Amino acid sequence: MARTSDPRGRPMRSVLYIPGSRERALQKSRELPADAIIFDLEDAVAADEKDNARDLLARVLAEGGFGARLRIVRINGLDTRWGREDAAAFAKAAADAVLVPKVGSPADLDAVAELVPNLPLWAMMETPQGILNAAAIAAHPRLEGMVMGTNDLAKELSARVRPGRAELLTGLQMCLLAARANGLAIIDGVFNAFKDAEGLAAECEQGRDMGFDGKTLIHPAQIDIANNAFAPSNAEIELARRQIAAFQEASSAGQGVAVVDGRIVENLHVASARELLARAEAIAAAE
Ligand SMILES: CC(C)(COP(=O)(O)OP(=O)(O)OC[C@H]1O[C@@H](n2cnc3c(N)ncnc32)[C@H](O)[C@@H]1OP(=O)(O)O)[C@@H](O)C(=O)NCCC(=O)NCCSC(=O)C[C@H](O)C(=O)O
Ligand SMILES: [Mg+2]
Repeated sequence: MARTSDPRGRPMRSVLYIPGSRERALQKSRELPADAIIFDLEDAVAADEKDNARDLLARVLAEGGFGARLRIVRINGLDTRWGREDAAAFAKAAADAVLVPKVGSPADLDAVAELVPNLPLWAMMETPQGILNAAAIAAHPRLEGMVMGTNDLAKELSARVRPGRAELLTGLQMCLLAARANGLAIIDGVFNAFKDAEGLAAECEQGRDMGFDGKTLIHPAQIDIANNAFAPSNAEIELARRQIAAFQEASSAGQGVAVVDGRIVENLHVASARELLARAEAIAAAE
């Protein structure tokens, strides 16, 4: 059963990238039903637009109006000519977190943490070195979340990604283990074919089964699909309620195990059931 909230209890089913250079998309994003937005200054912005995008994004964030959506700014790497200026510009911005691209080791986070002293950091997990160092990166004291960069990872691996993503599963699992061991949120990578609703739904289902909190998205048409896939279904909610009731009844009778639909229900299943109901409530409250 996947968690669908960040460590602060907010749903994180749908996390939409918006290029920081696209003013109309930025302005309209206040009305989109995404749980979180990644305002991108990195790969979605062309080199000659970087400075304008930084100014535009700072203005849009200052205007506010994003409600409960988590506002995450993806800066350029500090090894580029824009990274330091990005970090300085958003260190005190009306944002909830700064997302650091291509994190290879905790030292990459230390460098940004120094420039951005007051905001939580998130890490893009998208290089072989980063994946191999996932446990150390996840333990960084300023880190609150990880985002899988499956496009860059596939590129770095020289992988040909096919439905089912067998080529990427080891990397995805290593980051999931690292994030869960450290209580971080973790969001799955993007699905590039933004007009293929069926393909996206299948990949969301896979990510949810694996344990991701949600999916990063590149187009508004993908939001409802991710919101639906990463929310507990009515059947799951109903089962969770029956499990809790059955276990309470068994406990009152002095038994440590109940049986629901032919399956055992123990303390740990009740804990999962309670967590699922809490997530469903958090989603209902956010909507
Ligand atoms: C993919 C796109 C280039 C498609 O854009 P477009 O052709 O404009 O699409 P539509 O005409 O269908 O758009 C319809 C309306 O929706 C708005 N729109 C489009 N995309 C977004 C968006 N991402 N956020 C908000 N709003 C959006 C359009 O403005 C239209 O509105 P209107 O004008 O009122 O009709 C485009 O979707 C796009 O640029 N997507 C984001 C691409 C991106 O961010 N890429 C970088 C992140 S992926 C990545 O790098 C992950 C990681 O690092 C890795 O390595 O894997
Ligand atoms: Mg990338």
